[in-house]
Amino acid sequence: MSLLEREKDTICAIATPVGPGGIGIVRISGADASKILKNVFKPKRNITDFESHRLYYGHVQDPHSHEIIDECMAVLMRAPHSYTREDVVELQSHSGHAVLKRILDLAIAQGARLAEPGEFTKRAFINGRIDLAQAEALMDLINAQTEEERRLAVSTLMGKEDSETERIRNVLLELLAHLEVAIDFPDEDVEILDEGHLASRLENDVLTPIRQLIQSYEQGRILREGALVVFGGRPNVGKSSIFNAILGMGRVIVSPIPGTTRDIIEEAVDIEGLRIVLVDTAGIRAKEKVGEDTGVDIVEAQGIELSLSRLKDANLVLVVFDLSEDLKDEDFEVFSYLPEDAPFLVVFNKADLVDDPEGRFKKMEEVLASMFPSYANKRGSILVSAQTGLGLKELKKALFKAIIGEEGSTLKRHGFIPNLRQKECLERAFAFAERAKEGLDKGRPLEVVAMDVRDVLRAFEEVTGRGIEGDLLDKIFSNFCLGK
Ligand SMILES: Nc1nc2c(c(=O)[nH]1)N(C=O)[C@@H](CNc1ccc(C(=O)N[C@@H](CCC(=O)O)C(=O)O)cc1)CN2
Ligand SMILES: Nc1nc2c(ncn2[C@@H]2O[C@H](COP(=O)(O)OP(=O)(O)OP(=O)(O)O)[C@@H](O)[C@H]2O)c(=O)[nH]1
Ligand SMILES: [Mg+2]
Repeated sequence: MSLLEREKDTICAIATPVGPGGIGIVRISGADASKILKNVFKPKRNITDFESHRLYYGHVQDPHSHEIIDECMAVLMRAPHSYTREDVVELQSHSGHAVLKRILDLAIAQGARLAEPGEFTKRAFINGRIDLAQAEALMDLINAQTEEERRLAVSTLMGKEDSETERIRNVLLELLAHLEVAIDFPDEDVEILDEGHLASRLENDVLTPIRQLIQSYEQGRILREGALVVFGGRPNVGKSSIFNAILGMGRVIVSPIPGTTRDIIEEAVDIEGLRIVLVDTAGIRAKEKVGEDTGVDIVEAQGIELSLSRLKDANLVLVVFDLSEDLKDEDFEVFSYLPEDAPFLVVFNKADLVDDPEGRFKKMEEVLASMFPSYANKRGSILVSAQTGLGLKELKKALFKAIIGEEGSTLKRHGFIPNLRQKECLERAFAFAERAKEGLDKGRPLEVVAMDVRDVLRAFEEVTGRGIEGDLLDKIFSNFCLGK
């Protein structure tokens, strides 16, 4: 069967998650949807036809055996006012698997076929209700676990009309029009922008906003996938205790023996709506001390190696110090393993053991600032006690700030934040735009510049899926869940 024919099939799927629940929905989309509804659903009240967008009470019944499958609510949404822009039927039954499976089988017996993952949404795209970036945002929305992830996805989903991408695309079309007029009517007295103007529009209205979108990718990635926050510090300062305190449970073993944590332990937490993966590590001790003769065993040495490799991936390193003891060389060992500009946050723990914690805290900060010039202009450190819970709230706030930045959520500045696929399209568009601008600056023939601008447009349109090929579409939509 050809691809096009498959696109005309009426499709069906269970749209709700598997497992017992209150209500389950079988969704049907396509030209046969209303016929299937009439054949398998018997409304309680006598009606001549189903009105669009109206919920009916009745029973799902096998048209051949007349067996009643379940008590049900049903709705028909006529094209084009539906999710897919085709006729859509939803049968809402009790949500046992056996019930939903029987209803699905009835729809298939009536000529529908099982939808592929993401196929309803693919139709919404093909029929022009949403663009590709929105379809991808939908997938993110389904997978969103925290408030920030949800907000990021929903803002892309909703912002079709006045979106940043649409604005850039319009500029490109306008520039292209100017170029073509200049090429086709070189001698006529039509008002066109000169090369200098075209170049500055390319710089200000294409290159700059595309550059910003590419830069926002990294923050978007943190919002989507979560930030990796790795504990660092010498043994016994209370890394595992703070890890447990943030999680709100006794997840890892804590003991007064230095070198308690041997393995890497990761747990995800939701902090202020941001997904954060916390990584507890083995305390870092000077390498030369790790050897049989110092009693630091091979297991611990391996733990330290693992910790070091995780530290390099961190979006943020939480460096823990013990406020109740004087700073020692081992406290600073971790810094020698961090990349030059690695973001870190300093935490002074065990405040409960000290008489004047605030005073001592200030003094320790002074010491740090004098040792590390780069520390002096850091946002500051945090005073906590894993034991009493002092400063934990502030620590969580500081974590969020250190990862997302002072301005708060990225969403306040951008409506649209690219995912990896979109970022790669943007990078290609950017390279072509740079070439077009260079062409204008160097006075290359306008035909050549116009070709470059057309390349920009083509790369750029792949972000929203305007000029995208079939197999890539299949790949993108197959990441969806069944019934979506
Ligand atoms: N029962 C149910 N709930 C659901 C969905 C669904 O498909 N079914 N959705 C599925 O994701 C989401 C809502 N999204 C939707 C988006 C557009 C349309 C739709 O019919 N749009 C028409 C206009 C409808 C009208 O005019 O009344 C359109 O844009 O043409 C429906 C659902 C979440 N809740
Ligand atoms: N009084 C007090 N004791 C603490 C505090 N935090 C941790 N401790 C104690 O300090 C000791 C070491 O704590 P851990 O959390 O195991 O320290 P760690 O940094 O994970 O140590 P390693 O895994 O060996 O690197 C334990 O006896 C804890 O009970 C605190 O805030 N106050
Ligand atoms: Mg530990």
